[in-house]
Amino acid sequence: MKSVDAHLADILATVRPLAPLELELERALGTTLAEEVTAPLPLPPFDNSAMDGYAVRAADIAEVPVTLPVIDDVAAGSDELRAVGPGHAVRIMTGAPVPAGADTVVPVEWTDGGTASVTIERTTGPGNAIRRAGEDVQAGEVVLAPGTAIGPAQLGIIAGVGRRRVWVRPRPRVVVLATGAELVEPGLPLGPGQIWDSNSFTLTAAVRETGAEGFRADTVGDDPAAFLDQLDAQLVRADAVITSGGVSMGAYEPVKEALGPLGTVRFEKVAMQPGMPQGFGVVGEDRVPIFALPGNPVSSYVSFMLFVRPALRKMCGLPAGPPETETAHVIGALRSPQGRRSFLRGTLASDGTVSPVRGQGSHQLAALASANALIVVPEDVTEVPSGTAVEVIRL
Ligand SMILES: Nc1nc2c(c(=O)[nH]1)N[C@H]1C(S)=C(S)[C@@H](COP(=O)(O)OP(=O)(O)OC[C@H]3O[C@@H](n4cnc5c(N)ncnc54)[C@H](O)[C@@H]3O)O[C@H]1N2
Ligand code: MOO
Repeated sequence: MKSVDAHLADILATVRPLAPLELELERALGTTLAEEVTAPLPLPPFDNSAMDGYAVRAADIAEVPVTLPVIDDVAAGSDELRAVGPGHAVRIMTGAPVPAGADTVVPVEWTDGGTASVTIERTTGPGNAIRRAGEDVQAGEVVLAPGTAIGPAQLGIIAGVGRRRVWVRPRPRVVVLATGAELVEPGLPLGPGQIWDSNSFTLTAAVRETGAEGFRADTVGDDPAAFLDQLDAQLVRADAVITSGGVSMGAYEPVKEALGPLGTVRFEKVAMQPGMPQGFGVVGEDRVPIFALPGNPVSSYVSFMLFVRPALRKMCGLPAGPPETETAHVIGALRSPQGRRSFLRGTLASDGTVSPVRGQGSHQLAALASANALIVVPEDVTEVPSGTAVEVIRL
């Protein structure tokens, strides 16, 4: 059987970061920066007040209380500024440019708040409550490097240096296609032998949580031709495709039957539990990566976390590798098949312990929903006594 690490390595060697494109800032959230963003001007662009108060000369307020005439009023955005001469005060608002001559700002709380003249009750030295030009960023300085994930604060600095559009790697568009003749849309009644489709919801949500765009396609039954038709229809909007089901050893395995003969998708057994049957390859003229995940609900989600998530991160232009693990102490004994890496569902507590949930079958959706971590048991370990240090992956 192929190792988990070898399967991930093959996937990461195949998928490529998406080509950059230029987007309006409003559409750039969740993308990855594909250029260096620099500041054309210093930020702040000019010395400005950090508080509502009075701009004065520090020398004039060395002795307090002192009363000074207020010769001007400057709001943020003011451009006609009167210089502050000796013995003068200018009423100033937060963000307003500090007028020439003034070297300090007295907060309004330290004064009587006067408008014609002001009595200052507390003194301060030069430079109080003044935000200096360039103290955030100098002109020409790089504010964001390529490869940065663009969140709200990153959008803020891009806008803050005056940019309206930015070059990014877009969020991959990922189509999720569940297969199985037994599947019924949730909300509709079940007939005999049927179950509600849950995988396409889990996988589409997992795609979105990874930062890609998830599209849930209509499910298809067990007919390989119908599967290929649906795949063909979906490929126009896909940077990647995830299927669930139809990859094991049964008589009706539409995904394997349809994709196997193409020669560009390999179906293999990976030494893991759950998630042993895996298909991966490329389809269509554009060689779109396709992940053919097993149908058991826990298997498909675990496969997503181990293989698809790193691949989507690489397509986003982000660092990609195996899921991060942390160490915890297991409460209760664990068992694992020889030669396969197990990913048991567990609840990780804040005290650094992890307990396996009840119900470790790969069909046990409710048990999965009660877990917040996967407990990793290496291939060569079959029994883990209670109290042992184990690696866990947070879900
Ligand atoms: N003879 C063998 N049988 C099986 C093997 C094997 O090696 N030899 N492998 C088992 C393992 S491990 C897994 S995992 C499954 C994988 O099966 P498929 O990928 O072909 O998936 P299906 O047969 O279509 O479904 C499996 C299971 O999951 C349920 N399912 C499928 N799709 C959904 C969905 N969208 N939402 C909810 N549940 C879904 C389906 O009803 C089945 O119960 O094969 C084992 N068998
Ligand atoms: O390996 Mo299957 O994925 O156990 O359920």
